[in-house]
Amino acid sequence: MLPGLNMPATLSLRNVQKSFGDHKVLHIPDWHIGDGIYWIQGENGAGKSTLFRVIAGMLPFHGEIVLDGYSDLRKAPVEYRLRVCLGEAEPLYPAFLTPADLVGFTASARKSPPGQATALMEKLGITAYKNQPVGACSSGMLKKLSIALAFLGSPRLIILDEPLITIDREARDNLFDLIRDYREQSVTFLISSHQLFETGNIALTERYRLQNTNLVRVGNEK
Ligand SMILES: Nc1ncnc2c1ncn2[C@@H]1O[C@H](COP(=O)(O)OP(=O)(O)OP(=O)(O)O)[C@@H](O)[C@H]1O
Repeated sequence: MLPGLNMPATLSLRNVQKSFGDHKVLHIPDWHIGDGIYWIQGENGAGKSTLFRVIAGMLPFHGEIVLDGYSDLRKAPVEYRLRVCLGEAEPLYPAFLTPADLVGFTASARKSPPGQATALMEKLGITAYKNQPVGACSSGMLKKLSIALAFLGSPRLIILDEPLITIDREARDNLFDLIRDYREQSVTFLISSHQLFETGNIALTERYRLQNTNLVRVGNEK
């Protein structure tokens, strides 16, 4: 339960630890958030991408991660992953596939509602190059594709790792529209950005800083 609230946390991390060899990147004893938009800050190498990949179920870790008080990443990984989507900071896809291939595959795996994939490609300006192999796409084109993939299905939590890097102003405005639309359906967002995004008229719930392997609420730093 979230302190003071009679409902389970949207996301709970208990004693989450992640190391690469001897290098401990994460040690988060207890972190619980309700639904909202959370900005995760931290200097280069602090561990933001590692944290996001761990929460998205893409990296092995020690500890417990639970969504909505019942969906446990370790105990029911497939069910959990249907609800948690990650848009990677530097997406890499097989060069011979097209955006249409990747969107189609992901939409099917995530049981997307009819029309959602087409609408997302249109909204983010992907339709014009949807049949071009990703090996021939620019970094901004790939970034928009990774964002579209993160919004497919019926996620409860969308994690966007540096979503503003390389995308143009129109795509940025459309991304902010999408975030606002999904927030109306109580989707929670974890977003990292080295740039300010208050300009996008996004109502942030809280900011956290990843420092010394743990998450600290901004304003509470030691
Ligand atoms: N696959 C890996 N193998 C070994 N070390 C790794 C691996 N991935 C990340 N690291 C290390 O973990 C630490 C955290 O990296 P991470 O990419 O999570 O940081 P970040 O906060 O996202 O950084 P940035 O703001 O520069 O993107 C770094 O010291 C990095 O070198």
